[in-house]
Amino acid sequence: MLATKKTPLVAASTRSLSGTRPLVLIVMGVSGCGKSTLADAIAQRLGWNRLEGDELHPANNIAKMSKGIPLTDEDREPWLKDIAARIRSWLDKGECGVITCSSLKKSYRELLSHHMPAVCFIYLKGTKEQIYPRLSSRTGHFMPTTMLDSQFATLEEPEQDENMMELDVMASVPELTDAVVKQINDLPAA
Ligand SMILES: Nc1ncnc2c1ncn2[C@@H]1O[C@H](COP(=O)(O)OP(=O)(O)OP(=O)(O)O)[C@@H](O)[C@H]1O
Ligand SMILES: O=C(O)[C@H](O)[C@@H](O)[C@H](O)[C@H](O)CO
Repeated sequence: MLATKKTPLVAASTRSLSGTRPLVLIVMGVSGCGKSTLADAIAQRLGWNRLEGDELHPANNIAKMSKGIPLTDEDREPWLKDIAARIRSWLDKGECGVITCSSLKKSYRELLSHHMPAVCFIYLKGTKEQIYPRLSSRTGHFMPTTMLDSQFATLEEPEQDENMMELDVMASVPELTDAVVKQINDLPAA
């Protein structure tokens, strides 16, 4: 019997997108879930702008995380506001883009998107057991593996009332990219 290919798309609430352009995708999830890898692939496939959220952290945040100290809401606030400003700047110019940002809490996602249908979260969903090996085998990154527990403790998974696509972290990068691009291309014209 032929094996059926399992779609990595677990859930989607794209109704509110209704083909809107410009569109900004925020690839979210805990450290090491594969945000940067997937965001690169989507941006390359669609020819969209690409922004790496980690590059916008204030130096203090990087120093804290490097020492294994989880960020607080206060630490994340200026960082999220900076990302939100960049999203608005793209949208104001009519440009589409892909951003990586852990976006762990619902309040963070509200700060980033202001409930705008033009901002959609791509959530890479996986368990600690699935993600830990990726973090431990990665080299040259500031984030220690000991931070994974606090990342999961902080995570509030996106819900159906949010503008989001939920993907299985265990799928391959091409499968994940295909799933996102298909969802976007299938949207009815604005
Ligand atoms: N779909 C995938 N399948 C297998 N390995 C993957 C997949 N996506 C990413 N990886 C690997 O997992 C590791 C973590 O990926 P990546 O750096 O993209 O995660 P991240 O969520 O951006 O991490 P951080 O938030 O800490 O920067 C990398 O070594 C990457 O090559
Ligand atoms: O909200 C947070 O705690 C941080 O954003 C982290 O998630 C890191 O930026 C990132 O994932 C680097 O590993």
